[in-house]
Amino acid sequence: MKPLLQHLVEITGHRDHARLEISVISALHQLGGVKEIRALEVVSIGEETHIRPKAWIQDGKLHSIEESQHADLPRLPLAAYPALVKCIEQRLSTLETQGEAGETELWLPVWLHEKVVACLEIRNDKALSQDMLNVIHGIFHVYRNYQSLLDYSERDALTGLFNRKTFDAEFARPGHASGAAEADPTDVPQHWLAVVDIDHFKQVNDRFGHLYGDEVLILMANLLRSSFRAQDRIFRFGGEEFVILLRSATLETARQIFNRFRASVEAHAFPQVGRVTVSLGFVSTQRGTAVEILGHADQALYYAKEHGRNQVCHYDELITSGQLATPTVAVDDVELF
Ligand SMILES: Nc1nc2c(ncn2[C@@H]2O[C@H](COP(=O)(O)OP(=O)(O)OP(=O)(O)O)[C@@H](O)[C@H]2O)c(=O)[nH]1
Repeated sequence: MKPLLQHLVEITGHRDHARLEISVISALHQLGGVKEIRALEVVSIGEETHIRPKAWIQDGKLHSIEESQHADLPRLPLAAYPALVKCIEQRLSTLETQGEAGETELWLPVWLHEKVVACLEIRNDKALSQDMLNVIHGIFHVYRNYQSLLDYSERDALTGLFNRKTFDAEFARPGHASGAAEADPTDVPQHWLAVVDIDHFKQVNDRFGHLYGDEVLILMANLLRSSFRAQDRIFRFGGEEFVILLRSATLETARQIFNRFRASVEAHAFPQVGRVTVSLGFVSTQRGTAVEILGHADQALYYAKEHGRNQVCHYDELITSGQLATPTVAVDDVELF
């Protein structure tokens, strides 16, 4: 059995959440001596909250879900976890309950920015001794503190969206933009990258001041969060530019989703500022390097800007119709990652 310190070194040595959770449940299983343990993710989209398992230990075996598979996993509504509902309603940091078969259940919700973002569920045949509880709570606190540090480094302070550093780490990761063989772009679900830019944002700052400009950015982030699914990823790229990675959609669905977002921004009444619009360029992530994909989405965005703004443009369509010339920018000239 590994000593406690070695477990702590492992837990705090990870830079991604999936491996962090695996280390934590392995440590709890070994040091706490519990029978079964699960790391659950709490996903909120708009008013709905769902629960998805990310990693678990059952019958001594570790199981984990890679992020890519994770999107396709069935998720249960929060109501299927009454103990977790109780934790959220009563703002509890821990709850011990009895399972249907009389086993002890321990629920450890992870609170971040006033919301529960994850939960550890621990089951044991016998009641947990005080020694076991001390070890479990100690490791859980290290996990919670470390997770909030990780979260802080991954997100943009103003909007809470993922930051550009996280985008670079995830999107430039081998296998994400694979340069795979061409797929039929019309009816095969694939992943899409969109770059969104607020139209005439400088005027918002100039007319209403930076504080109102910041509020528009925060409200825009909320509209983005409520317009996309949990498996999609949204980043603030800097200034008034955002990047969306839309997973597994056909061209027509992607276009509809992006247009629905554009329309919801147009329809939103921003306090004091009033009407704000966005332009969006998008492209499949199926072909090309990460730099090329981002460059193509950017070109489509700038086409949208130059041709009236408040619109969604698809890079391949602009190329096929001759509205956009095939890019001549040398990849070496673009410093993106
Ligand atoms: N309030 C606020 N403004 C920001 C922030 N980051 C960048 N900006 C401002 O965003 C504005 C971007 O302006 P431009 O790049 O000229 O573009 P634009 O006015 O949106 O015009 P188009 O993109 O051509 O439609 C600049 O005035 C920046 O100062 C921020 O965090 N908060």
